[in-house]
Amino acid sequence: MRPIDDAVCPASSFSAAEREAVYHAIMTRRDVRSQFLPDPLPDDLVTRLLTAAHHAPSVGFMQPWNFILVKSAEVRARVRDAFLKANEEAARMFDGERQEKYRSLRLEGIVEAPIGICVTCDPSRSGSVVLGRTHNPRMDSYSTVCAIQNLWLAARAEGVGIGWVSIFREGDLKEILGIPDHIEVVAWLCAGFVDRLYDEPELAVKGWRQRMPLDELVFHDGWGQIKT
Ligand SMILES: Cc1cc2c(cc1C)N(C[C@H](O)[C@H](O)[C@H](O)COP(=O)(O)O)c1[nH]c(=O)[nH]c(=O)c1N2
Repeated sequence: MRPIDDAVCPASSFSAAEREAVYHAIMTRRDVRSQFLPDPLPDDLVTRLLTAAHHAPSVGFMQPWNFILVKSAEVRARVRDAFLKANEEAARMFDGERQEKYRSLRLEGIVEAPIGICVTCDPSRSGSVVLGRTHNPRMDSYSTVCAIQNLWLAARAEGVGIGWVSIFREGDLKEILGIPDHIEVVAWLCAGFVDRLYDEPELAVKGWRQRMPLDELVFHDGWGQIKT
């Protein structure tokens, strides 16, 4: 192990342009369903995205993630079929006009995107007692989501769109991809180059739901206490 004092270095500051770039990626990141270009993603680019994901924080530094890269059109078609089945079940959970609206939405680009990335979480990655997970077993899934967000933002900076698809029966994805029982499926990400993006969430543009005002979500010194 390195001497601990050697490992602490100055916190490098960001230039104004670097700071702006970080916020630019955050503010213009989109969930992409229909804008994927068919061009394959170069392997070195995919490695950069996965490296960004792999530098995410994780509870107890357990790094519970795996990434299954799916280029096979045949496998993606099976995943799409699993989506279609679940999506029909999902549609029936909404009533009346809301169901009609739901059915009009595009909620995946599994076959159109040139690569799918299935992100999983292995709760057994660093034994059964994990620093930081001792009192909340969901912390490993949360860590995996941090990795996905890193990948999503890096992708935005690389001109790559990402679409998170979660409308599946987990067992279907496990069967298609041969994922063991004890592994949790966290996300199916559609990934591909994009040259056009919505300038606000597609669900907002299509009238499903709007962004909430931030000040309604911030409390002070206790639940429900808004600043006067
Ligand atoms: C955990 C999780 C799961 C899903 C999503 C996101 C997240 C975080 N989103 C994308 C979601 O609809 C989108 O993020 C919001 O509508 C906001 O839009 P932007 O991401 O800002 O473009 C998503 N979108 C979709 O079309 N099908 C889906 O199954 C899902 N599932």
